[in-house]
Amino acid sequence: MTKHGVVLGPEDAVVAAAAAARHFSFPPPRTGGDSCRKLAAQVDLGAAVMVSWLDSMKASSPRHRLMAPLAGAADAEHDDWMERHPSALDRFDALAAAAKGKQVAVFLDYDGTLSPIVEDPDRAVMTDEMREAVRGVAARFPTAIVSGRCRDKVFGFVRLAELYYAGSHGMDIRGPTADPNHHGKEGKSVLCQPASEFLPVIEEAYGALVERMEASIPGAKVENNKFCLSVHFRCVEEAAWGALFEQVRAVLKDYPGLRLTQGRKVLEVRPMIKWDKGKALEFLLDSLGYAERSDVFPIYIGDDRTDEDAFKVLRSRGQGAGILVSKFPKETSASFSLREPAEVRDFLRRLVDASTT
Ligand SMILES: O=P(O)(O)OC[C@H]1O[C@H](O[C@H]2O[C@H](CO)[C@@H](O)[C@H](O)[C@H]2O)[C@H](O)[C@@H](O)[C@@H]1O
Repeated sequence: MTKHGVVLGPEDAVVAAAAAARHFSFPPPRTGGDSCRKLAAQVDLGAAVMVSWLDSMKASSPRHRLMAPLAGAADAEHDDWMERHPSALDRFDALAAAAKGKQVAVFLDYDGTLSPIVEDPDRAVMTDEMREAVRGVAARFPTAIVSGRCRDKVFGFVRLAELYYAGSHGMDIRGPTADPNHHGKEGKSVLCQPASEFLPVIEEAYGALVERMEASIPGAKVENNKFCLSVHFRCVEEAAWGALFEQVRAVLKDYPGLRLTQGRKVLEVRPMIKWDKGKALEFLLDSLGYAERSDVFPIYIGDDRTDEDAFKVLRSRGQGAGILVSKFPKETSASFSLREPAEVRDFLRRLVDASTT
């Protein structure tokens, strides 16, 4: 490898991996027309959309373990999945061999990857040991945090100025503000904000969501991530998830430029633009001057559906390694897996060791 020159809980077990793989988008396509038949069809479509979303909200974060008679089948499913997505720690030597002589670049999701999943999003801190591991990696390879969070907030958790940060699901990218290797990157400003025209609309929708939801849905929390919003339902009774979805849907009717996607016990409100973590990864590779190079080995580690866009980019480039953080089988485009943030930390440490030996 070359030097660079420049709590997941059992409720998250993917009992219904197929359902979790579905990707919904709201609002649904307009069907139009004014006849009773068409109207009825629209009502049915609305109900179907609601049921699909609720299924998806439950499937992506099931609270119940498999019943005993199904446990054997679950083991077999897990073994089969691990064969297709082996542990990046177990296969570390093979990975290092594939990266040898290539320019490594490291891309890290934050929640569920560098920090364990916790109930309160404001308390999702990372350990000092993890910070040291990331610091070590960043001293050797270009390293970026790619998060759904607001860039400033995720920087507040990570606190390493030598990294690239892509906040708001990659819609807010900034280069390092300090470089311990003194490679002249100091003071780099914002590199890319493809959704800046949506800022006023996002602000307005944030106000509307806070007003409608936090007043009527106990436990709901709306987080302003600058270019996108998160509506958390981790602390909402499951019986109220339908009402929560309806409230979000009612607000979004007034904002046709916004769409809805889903993460881990969270509904994500985002601008309707073709930009995601995959595009952010491509943008960063381009900014680093690696876009056309075949001797580049990008490593992307993430735990969420939104990270799948980045895994797909690596697959289509036929480069590097996508690593999914999950204890349970999930439909994924990643090639490897790690079980939890502690294993991510160990993997990062091994990357550092391999680059110094
Ligand atoms: O792309 P990421 O860095 O993984 O950010 C995705 C969302 O992560 C956060 O929510 C998730 O983690 C919380 C803290 O552990 C947890 O309470 C929540 O249920 C999870 O969905 C963050 O709060 C969101 O804004 C991010 O979009």
